[in-house]
Amino acid sequence: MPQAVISAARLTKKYKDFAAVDGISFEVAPGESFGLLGPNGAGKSTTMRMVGAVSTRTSGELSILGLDPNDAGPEIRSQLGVVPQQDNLDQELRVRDNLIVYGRYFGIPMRAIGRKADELLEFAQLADRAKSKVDDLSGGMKRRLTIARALVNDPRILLLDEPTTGLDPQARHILWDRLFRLKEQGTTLVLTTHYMDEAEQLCDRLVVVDKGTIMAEGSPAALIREYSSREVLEVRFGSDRNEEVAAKLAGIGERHEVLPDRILIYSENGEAELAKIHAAGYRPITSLVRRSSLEDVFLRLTGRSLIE
Ligand SMILES: Nc1ncnc2c1ncn2[C@@H]1O[C@H](COP(=O)(O)OP(=O)(O)OP(=O)(O)O)[C@@H](O)[C@H]1O
Repeated sequence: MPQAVISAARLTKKYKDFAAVDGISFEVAPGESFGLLGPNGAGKSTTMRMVGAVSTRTSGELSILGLDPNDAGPEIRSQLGVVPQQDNLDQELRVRDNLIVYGRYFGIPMRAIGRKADELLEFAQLADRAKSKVDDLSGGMKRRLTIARALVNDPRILLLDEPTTGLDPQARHILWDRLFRLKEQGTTLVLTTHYMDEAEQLCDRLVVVDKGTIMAEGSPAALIREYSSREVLEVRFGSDRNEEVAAKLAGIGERHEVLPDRILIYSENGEAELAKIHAAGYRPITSLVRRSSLEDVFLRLTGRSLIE
C-alpha cells in the first residue's frame, strides 16, 4: 500500500470499563474509499470521532496524514472534511451563507470564498437553492449541503458518518452519485454505514465491525467470495415451520441460515437447490434466488443480521 493517510493500530476507546472500540487496526491509502460496516452500536462513530481528532483514544496508535491527533489535533482537523451523522447546518443562515461562514472559519479570504461557495453549490446540485433557507430544503438537499460545507477547505480526507441514513432511495442515489464524483477526483473517503448496499456501491475496501472489533477486512467482492457462496436461495415455510423444515433440508445447498421469517440456503446455483427442495416434497410459500451480499457476510461472521 502507498504511504497510508490513516493508520490505526490496536486503537481502543473505553467509556469507564466498556470498550466501545476494542483494539482495531486498519490502514487507508490515499484516494481510497474505505468503509466501516456494522450494526448500530458497533463502534463506528466512536472510531470516526477519533479519526476526526475530536475524541481522544484510550490506548493504541493512530496516525492521520502522518500526524498524531494527540499532538496535532488542529493541524489534522484543518485538512479533514467531516460529515456528521446528524446534520448541524446553521438553520438561521441561507444555503450559500452556510458555506461562506464555514469558509471564513477556515480563514479563506473573502474574495476566494464566494467563488468556492458557488463551485460547491454547483457540485452539490444546489445552485438554484443558494438563497433558500436551510429549513426549506429536503433531507437529501441538507445532506448534500453538509457535504459541500465539508469540502470548503479542500480536505485531503472526507469523513462521512452514516451519509444516507434517513434518506429515501432517490435521495440516496443522488448522494452516492456525488460521492462517486469525489472518488473520481481522488478524494480519500472514509465512511461508516449499516447499509450493505451502500458499502458495496461506495467502498473499495471495508472492515466489518461488530462490538468494537474488526471481524473481517477486504473489498466487497473478496469478502463475499471468502465468506459466502455465489447465490442465496431464500425460502419461507411460515415462521412456525422454518426451523423444522430446515432440519430436513440438511443435504441441500452448502449451508443454511435459519432466520425468524425465512431460511437462507447458500450455494452456487439457487434454482438447482430449489428443484431439490421440490423433489423432496416441500413447497415453500415463497422462494427467491439472489446473489450473495455483504449482509450474508455479516450473518456468517456474527450469526446476526446487520439491521435488527
Ligand atoms: N459517550 C459515551 N459514553 C458511554 N458509552 C458510549 C458513548 N458513546 C458511545 N457509547 C457506546 O459505545 C458503543 C458504540 O457506539 P457508536 O456510536 O460508536 O456505535 P455506532 O457503530 O456508530 O452505532 P450508531 O450507528 O448507532 O451510532 C455503543 O454501545 C454506545 O452506547
